[in-house]
Amino acid sequence: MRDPTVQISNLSFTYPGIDGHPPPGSSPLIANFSLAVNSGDRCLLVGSNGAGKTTILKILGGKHMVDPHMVRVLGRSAFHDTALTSSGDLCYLGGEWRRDVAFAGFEVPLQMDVSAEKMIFGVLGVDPQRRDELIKVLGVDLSWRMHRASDGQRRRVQICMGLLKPFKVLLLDEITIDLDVLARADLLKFLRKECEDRDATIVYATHIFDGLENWPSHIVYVANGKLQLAMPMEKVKEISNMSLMVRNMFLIELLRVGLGKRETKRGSEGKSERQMDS
Ligand SMILES: Nc1ncnc2c1ncn2[C@@H]1O[C@H](COP(=O)(O)OP(=O)(O)OP(=O)(O)O)[C@@H](O)[C@H]1O
Repeated sequence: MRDPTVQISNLSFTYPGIDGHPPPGSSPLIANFSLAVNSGDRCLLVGSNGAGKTTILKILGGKHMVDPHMVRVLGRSAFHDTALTSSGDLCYLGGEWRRDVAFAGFEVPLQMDVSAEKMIFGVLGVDPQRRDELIKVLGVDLSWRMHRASDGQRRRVQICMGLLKPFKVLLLDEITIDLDVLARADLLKFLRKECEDRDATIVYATHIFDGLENWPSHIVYVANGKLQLAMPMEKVKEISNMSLMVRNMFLIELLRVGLGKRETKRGSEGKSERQMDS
């Protein structure tokens, strides 16, 4: 049996206060969280606003420091082993969309008049064939001038740049929000193929379930920083073992809970540790 590509073991996390330490007496935002994700998995991370999805993805992406034993990505600690992200093996795509900082990660200032071509071709060590495919999949027009591109056009360029190196683990934090329906569908198709062809792993946090009916291989539901459910889609189908309509209703209900229910701290007594068995 292969080792999981993403292994979270009994993770607890509290955001530090202004002195760099967790505020005294504060209870952890993420608590006793365990999860294993394997290569080839397309994992949909769902939960209501403030549930902890972004925090978890950022921890996985090495943006918050945690005990290296709590979180391993490809057997390594993303925070401590920066080569994991610089090599492109681990890719985090997310972040609030802000015109001025959107490309800060690539160290390309947007104040100047720069073209999509310059942005994309500025990423070095890239397979030209993959680059061409991504430009096509994302419908990027290389002549776009980034300082006057729309939010969706900028997102397309940002995603294109992020995916130029063939990732092994991709963390997507609702990155498709600015994309139109067709661009999103094409991107999801491409990402699915990446998992199937290259055994890559994707963890995708989203509130938009349109077009995702057959996309994920697993569903992970988080509430109040605790893992409530981690289940392969196959199992969801088995459990329902019903007509397609009833199964869809079951899924809708599952997702509705993930989306709409705003749990109180007191009401979040779900299981705290889960393993995604496939
Ligand atoms: N830098 C921070 N410092 C302190 N608390 C934070 C910080 N960032 C987020 N939080 C808190 O952590 C909790 C979880 O936030 P997080 O962004 O992980 O949720 P989420 O599930 O991604 O929500 P959404 O669906 O709204 O994006 C929230 O209560 C939020 O206020």
